[in-house]
Amino acid sequence: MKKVSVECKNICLSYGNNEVLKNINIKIEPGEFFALLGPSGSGKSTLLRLVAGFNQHNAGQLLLDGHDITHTPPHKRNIGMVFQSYALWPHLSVWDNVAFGLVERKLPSAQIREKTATALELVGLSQFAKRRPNELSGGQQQRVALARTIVIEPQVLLLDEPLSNLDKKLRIQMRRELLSLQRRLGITTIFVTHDQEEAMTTADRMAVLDHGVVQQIGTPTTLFDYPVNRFVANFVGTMNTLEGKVIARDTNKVSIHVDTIGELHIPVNGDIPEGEFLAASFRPHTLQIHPANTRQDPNFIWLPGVVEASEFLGEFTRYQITTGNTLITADQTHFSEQKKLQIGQAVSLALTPSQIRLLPVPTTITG
Ligand SMILES: Nc1ncnc2c1ncn2[C@@H]1O[C@H](COP(=O)(O)OP(=O)(O)OP(=O)(O)O)[C@@H](O)[C@H]1O
Repeated sequence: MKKVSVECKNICLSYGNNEVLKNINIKIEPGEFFALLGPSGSGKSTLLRLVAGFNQHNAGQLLLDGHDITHTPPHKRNIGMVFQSYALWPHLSVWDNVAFGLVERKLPSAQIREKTATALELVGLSQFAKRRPNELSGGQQQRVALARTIVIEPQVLLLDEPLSNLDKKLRIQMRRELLSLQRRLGITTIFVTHDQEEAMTTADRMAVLDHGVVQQIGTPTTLFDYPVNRFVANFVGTMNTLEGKVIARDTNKVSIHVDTIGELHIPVNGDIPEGEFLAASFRPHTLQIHPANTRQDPNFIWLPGVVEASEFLGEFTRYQITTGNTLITADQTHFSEQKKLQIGQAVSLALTPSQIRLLPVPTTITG
């Protein structure tokens, strides 16, 4: 099976006055596992359904393998979609559910038998062929839905929150199975989810959407380590921010004045004008928490803090710490009981300058 690309070029879609997709530009490479990530209502499902042909865009082009399929009806697109609800036929056996698409396409019965058996084997359900969907667990039903889609050998697989009906443990198991199946088939896959962990653990690359606008496209590590704005930063994890004004800059560093804290000197590559307001941003795991009287290593940026709250999360403890007039989050692993920080305790926070990102301070949009 030839691996194909899927490309959205300047795609816009509105429902009445509601602009749901705004100038979407995404190129999904052949064989890629691509996630569309975003909060509820951001337009993920609308975009997926548009690729399937169930929604029509008002402007732009949709290309499959370089060919414009904007006007190709869904059944001629050779694209398979797995829905959140699975949409299995309750009165048909697992075998008949999976064979359904092949029967509809009037394939010779020997081929139907062979392809159905192969698809069931791929998802590990051969021994359940005679059962009805209501005699299966949620995870097994999900596998039937997958088998039913891949049996028709689509060039593109679309998955709309396929794991959201499963409990957490099963969801983790199923996402591993899904990824391994996708790798074996090498099929270009677009996966919609609002769960950042699901997207980060499965996707080769992903796009983060907000209000119908693509905020950033990249690998999970790029989005985590180099988010372009606070929305992306907070959607793929937790980000601390200290807002300040650029008061000086030289070739490879800027000085930012943060109210109630003072000056921070941060390494940068790009061009940042003096006078600009920026948010010095850093992830909770990049901070080190030390006793208040620690000798300060000049390779770090030091901030004084007071512990406000702590949460024990098993693998680490998450502290809320006030520095200046800002509450920040710091994670500490492997803390023994004696070393556990007390509420109200004064601490020194060590920040690694290279792990600080400078992000735009959002402007208030009116009207
Ligand atoms: N058929 C429709 N008619 C009118 N508005 C619609 C229709 N379908 C979706 N919308 C609107 O389009 C926007 C995007 O919806 P969409 O279902 O694509 O979001 P989503 O990111 O998939 O959200 P969720 O995670 O909740 O499924 C929402 O504001 C929704 O109300």
